[in-house]
Amino acid sequence: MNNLLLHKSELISNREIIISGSKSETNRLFLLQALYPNLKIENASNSDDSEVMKNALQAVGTSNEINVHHAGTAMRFLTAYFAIQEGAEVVLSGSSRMHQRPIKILVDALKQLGCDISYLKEEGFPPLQIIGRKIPGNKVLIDANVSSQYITSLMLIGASLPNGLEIALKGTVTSIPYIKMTLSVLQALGIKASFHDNIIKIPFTEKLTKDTFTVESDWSSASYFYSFIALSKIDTQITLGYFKQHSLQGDAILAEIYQKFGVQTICEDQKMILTKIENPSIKHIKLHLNDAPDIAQTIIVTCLGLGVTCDLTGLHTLKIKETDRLQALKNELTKFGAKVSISADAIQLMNSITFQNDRIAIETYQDHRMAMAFAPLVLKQSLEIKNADVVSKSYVHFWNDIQHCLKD
Ligand SMILES: O=C(O)C1=C[C@@H](OP(=O)(O)O)[C@@H](O)[C@H](O)C1
Ligand SMILES: C=C(OP(=O)(O)O)C(=O)O
Repeated sequence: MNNLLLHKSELISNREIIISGSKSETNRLFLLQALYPNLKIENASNSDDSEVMKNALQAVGTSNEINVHHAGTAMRFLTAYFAIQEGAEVVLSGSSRMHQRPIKILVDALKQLGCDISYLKEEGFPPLQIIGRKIPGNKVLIDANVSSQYITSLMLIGASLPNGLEIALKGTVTSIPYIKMTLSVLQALGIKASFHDNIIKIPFTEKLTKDTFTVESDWSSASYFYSFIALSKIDTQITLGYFKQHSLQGDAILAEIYQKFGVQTICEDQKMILTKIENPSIKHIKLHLNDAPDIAQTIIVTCLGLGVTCDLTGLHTLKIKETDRLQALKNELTKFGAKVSISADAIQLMNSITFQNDRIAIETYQDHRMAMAFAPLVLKQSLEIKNADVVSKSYVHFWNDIQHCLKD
């Protein structure tokens, strides 16, 4: 993997970037397409995680060893998918980090429904041995406070089960917008799914009534451009495509959050024009990000760049993502002289710093978002991004797009 040297630079105003489709929407749709082959998907994500998902679904019947590498959505969504494929015998594995990311809650839920899944190494973690079968159950109770991906996984198979599926959520529900995204995708295709009072109901659906879905571009990827604009001079502008008026992605909350950092968002013809209109008047910001965990890294780095202290809460899921993101953030922010405190579910940036002339090396911990979140600091200081091609997990052309926007 390459290390990338980035010299301190400035953003060129008025560039346009087309961001690839949302990986979250795409991976839901790939699975639904395997269950309903008439479904056509437009603007699918070209991310590694989506490629992994597509290849795994195409491998059915030809290979019974499937490795999803770092893709959490693929690991979780495919577990339910293979469990209901009669005759399938699959070993589902991933990277060494994937084998540390818990999956017991989903496996237990699928077992309640009658699925045959066993652990090949440590109990509660991948790799899994899955023997697909027809499942009799249609009601399941699941803990909802660890990962919404377990719930989405069940929702995605629900409509193809002979008696549909009723999912009761227990505990505080985490990452809710991702559950709502799944619900909206199902509904948009004509599946009459509902979600009220922590009960999700998905009726058996033989045929989709709508068979084309256009994926919106990825809002989590857009977050890095919000950060670049926030750290730029007044009047700097960038245009991002293709975005919808009513997004299914919870990370669309970025437009509101970055207004506080002086970034204006204007939507025109499926494009968003981001403009730095003022320097933020706030000196401190407190945000509860349980609904948008993937943008926490972007936001705290923006805060460091702007000299705004922050208190970000609702982040207990960050410890079980591509890396322990709270610890990784603390390690890297500290290199700039930041004082950072972390707890089980929160991170605090307690001081503002002065950027220096030397170059700082950023470790990325096999986490695409560590690499991308720190990139905007190149407007303040030269950086070396370690293992920079880690970004392809969600954003294959990230560095090309960034070079296109930076002065030489
Ligand atoms: O369903 C999805 O597409 C996702 C759900 C979230 O995970 P958790 O529910 O585990 O927080 C998010 O962090 C991840 O990047 C994508
Ligand atoms: C957490 C993420 O992905 P996943 O859980 O699907 O690996 C992410 O993309 O930030």
